[in-house]
Amino acid sequence: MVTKEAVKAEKEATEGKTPKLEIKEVGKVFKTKKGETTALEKTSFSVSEGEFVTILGPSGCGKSTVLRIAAGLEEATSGQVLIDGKPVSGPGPDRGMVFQSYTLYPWLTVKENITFGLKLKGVPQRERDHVARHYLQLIGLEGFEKHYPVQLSGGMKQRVAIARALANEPKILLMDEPFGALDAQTRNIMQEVLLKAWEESKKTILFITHDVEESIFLADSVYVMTARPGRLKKKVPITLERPRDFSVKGSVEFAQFKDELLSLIREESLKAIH
Ligand SMILES: Nc1ncnc2c1ncn2[C@@H]1O[C@H](COP(=O)(O)OP(=O)(O)OP(=O)(O)O)[C@@H](O)[C@H]1O
Repeated sequence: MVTKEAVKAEKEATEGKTPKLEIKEVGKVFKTKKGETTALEKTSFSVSEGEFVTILGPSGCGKSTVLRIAAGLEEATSGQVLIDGKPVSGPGPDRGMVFQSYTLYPWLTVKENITFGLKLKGVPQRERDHVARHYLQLIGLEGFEKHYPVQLSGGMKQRVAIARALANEPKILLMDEPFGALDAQTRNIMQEVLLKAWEESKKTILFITHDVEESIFLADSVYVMTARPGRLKKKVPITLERPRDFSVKGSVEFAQFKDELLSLIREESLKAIH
């Protein structure tokens, strides 16, 4: 059932000037041997240029599906994905993805992984070296350029994956639980690394997470999705000052956002179980 609350949240998240990314009335029905699953139904929201939006929602509500559709890796059954107001279909260099599982090429070094897309585009070696140096410094991996992925920790691999996505200069970065496989300590460090990279690059980011604290720490707005079929239940603007560092997690304001989001998620998760 589509609630009034969901319709209001979607309206709020699609208002204003032309968004960088718009998900417009997107539906997705998966057909399997066992029948059909409606993952998304008329799901709408948008992300403004340079905005960092995180998506939270109960398990199975369609978060990965909507992100994959935005990336062009999955085809929507209905509706549209618009970038700068223009409909797009299929993947494109305007969108970069970072997944939970490490997707580096094991046979390439760190530097070659970061500049792989640039090499495909025919960017000359000298320029590629320059770009690699810049991103290696940004992600704090100077000195590791000749290492192979197998020689890196999980956190280091994800830093390289982020650097590779940014080096291709996408307009939009789509991130699906990129820190989900990392231990809590590394995850905290990665959140700060990502914020630093975002503050420098000012990319538009759509980031899925299950972690409420992570969603608050990173975002300009947290979009909470309903139980499947996932729609936008509420847009929660995060008014914490930027730049942010870890001390903000101990603040009263942070705790208030956490309480609000936990109760929204709980409400939807209970619906998903019943
Ligand atoms: N390829 C597929 N074939 C069939 N059903 C699918 C497929 N991909 C996703 N689904 C179904 O669509 C629904 C939404 O899945 P999706 O992975 O997008 O949810 P999610 O919110 O990302 O879940 P989680 O939080 O558990 O990662 C689920 O019911 C899932 O089982």
